[in-house]
Amino acid sequence: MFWSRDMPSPSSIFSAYASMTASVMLVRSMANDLIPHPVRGYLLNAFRYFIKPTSPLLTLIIEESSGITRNQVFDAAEVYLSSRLSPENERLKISKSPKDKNLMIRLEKGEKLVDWFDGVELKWRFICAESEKNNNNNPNDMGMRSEKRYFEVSFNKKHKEMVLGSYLPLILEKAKEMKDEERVLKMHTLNTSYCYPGVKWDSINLEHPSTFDTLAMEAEAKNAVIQDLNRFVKRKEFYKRVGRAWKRGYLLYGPPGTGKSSLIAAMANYLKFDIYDLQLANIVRDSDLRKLLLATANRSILVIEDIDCSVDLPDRRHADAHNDVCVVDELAQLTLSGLLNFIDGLWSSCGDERIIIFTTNHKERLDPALLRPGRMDMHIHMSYCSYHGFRLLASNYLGISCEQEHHLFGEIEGLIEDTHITPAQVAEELMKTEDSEHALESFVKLLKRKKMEGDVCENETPDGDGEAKKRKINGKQRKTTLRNTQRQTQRRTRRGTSL
Ligand SMILES: Nc1ncnc2c1ncn2[C@@H]1O[C@H](COP(=O)(O)OP(=O)(O)OP(=O)(O)O)[C@@H](O)[C@H]1O
Ligand SMILES: [Mg+2]
Repeated sequence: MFWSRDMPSPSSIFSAYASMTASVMLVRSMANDLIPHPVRGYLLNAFRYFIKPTSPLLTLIIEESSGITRNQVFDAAEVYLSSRLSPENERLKISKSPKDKNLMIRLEKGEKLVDWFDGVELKWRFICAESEKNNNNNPNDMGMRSEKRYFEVSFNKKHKEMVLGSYLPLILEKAKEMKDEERVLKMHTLNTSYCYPGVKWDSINLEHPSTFDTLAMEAEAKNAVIQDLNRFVKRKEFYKRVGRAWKRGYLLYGPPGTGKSSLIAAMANYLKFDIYDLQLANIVRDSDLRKLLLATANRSILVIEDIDCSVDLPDRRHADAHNDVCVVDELAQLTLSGLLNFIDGLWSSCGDERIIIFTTNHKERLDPALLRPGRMDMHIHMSYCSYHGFRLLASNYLGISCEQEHHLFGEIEGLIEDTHITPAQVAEELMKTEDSEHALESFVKLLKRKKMEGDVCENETPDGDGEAKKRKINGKQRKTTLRNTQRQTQRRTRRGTSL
C-alpha cells in the first residue's frame, strides 16, 4: 500500500482517537457532576443534532386523514400504487365491494415499492402503526386500539420541487382517471310510488352501451360535442373567475329515433357522470322540485326529455287533478325559463360540474326564453341517417369496417341521401339477420320502398335551413301527426324515460 510522509500514520490516528474518546468521557463525567440532569439531556440532544451525518434523502409522510377529513393524497396514492406493483411485492390486499367492477388490489402493511418518475427513483412504503389510546380520566377504560395508516415516500432531496410540483399532482390526476374507469354509473329516476309521500330519486346501474364510437352522427357535430365537453370539465378555474356556476346546458332536438337519448348516454359514459332523469310530469310541488334538485350530486347530468311535452301545463293540470287546486295554480305559473332560473340559482350556490340536457322533437314549440343566446349553451340537431351514419352503423352491426367496400354501398349512398330514415330504423333493419349480404339487400329494398312512398319527415323541426320545405304533407295532416306524436311522448314521459 502506498504511504505518504505527509499523511498521519495509523498509530497517530489511533492515539488521536484514543485521546478524543478520553476527552469526551472526561467532558461527560464533568458534565455529569456539574450540569443538572434536564439541561444535560437537552445539551446532548443538541450536540447529536449538529454532529449527525446529513442524509441526502427526504421522506414525505402521507397520512390517511388530515384532521377529520380524508387525505386525498393518501387515497390517490393507494389507487395509483396499485398500478405500480412489481413482482417483488410479497403481500397484497384484495377486495371487491358490490359496486366495484373489478378486484381492488392494495399494498399490505410493510410492503415496499419503487417507482420512477422523470429518471428519479421514489421509494414507497406502506405503514400501519398500531397504537393504544388510553383515556387516563376514565378508570374503566382498558385502552382502545387505533391504527394509523400512512405512506412514506423517500427520494433525493434535490428533487423536492419536482416531486411536490409534478409527481404528486400526476398521482392525483392518474388516480382520478383510474377511479373514473372503475366507476359504475348510475341512472336516477323518480320514485313516485303511492306508499312514499312526495318524490325521491331511485337509482339503478346505467348500463346503456352507447358511446361516441357507436353513435351515428356527422363527424363534425360529434367532434364539436366532444371538444365542448372536454373544455367544460377543464374550466373549473375559469367559471370561478368569471363568477358563473360551473354548468353547461345542451338542447338536443330532432325526430324520434335519431339518437338524442343515445347521445345523452354517450356523454354520461364519456364523462363518467351519473344521469338524473327528471320527469317534470311527475312533480307536483315546487318544494318537491327543490328537494330533488338538492339531492342531485356534482359531476352529473340532469335530463329533461321531451321538454315541449313535459311542461304542457293543461295536461299536467289534468294529470294532477286529484291534488289540491293551489298546487295546480302553482304549476300553471311554472314556465321553462322560471324552472331554469330556479336551477341556476341552486347550482350557483351548491353545484359543481353540472350538465343539463333538454330533448325535444319540436324545437319550434319551445319557449323562446329557452332558446335565447346564453340559455342553452349548445343546440345539437340530431337528424336523419346520412350515408356516413349508415357506414358507422354497418360497421357496428354487420362488422363491415368503414374502410371496406361493398357492391351495394354505391346504391345505398344514392338512396339514403333523399330518404328520411332514422338511425333507429337503419339499426333495426341491420339487426334482422347476421348475414350481412342479406341484411344489406333488404336494407336497399326498404330504402326503395320508402322513396316510392315519398316518405316524409313529419316530425322534423324547421330550423331555417330549408328542411321544413321538404315536407310533403299538408298542414292539417301534419297537425294530426304532431298531436299523435305528442300524445305518444307524453305517455312515454309518464311511464319513464326511454334511455
Ligand atoms: N344516431 C344514432 N346512432 C346509433 N344508434 C342510434 C342512433 N339513433 C338511434 N339509434 C338506435 O335507435 C335506438 C333509439 O334511439 P334513441 O332512443 O336514442 O332516439 P331518440 O332520438 O332519443 O328518440 P325519441 O325522440 O323517441 O326519444 C337506440 O337505442 C339506438 O339503438
Ligand atoms: Mg329519447
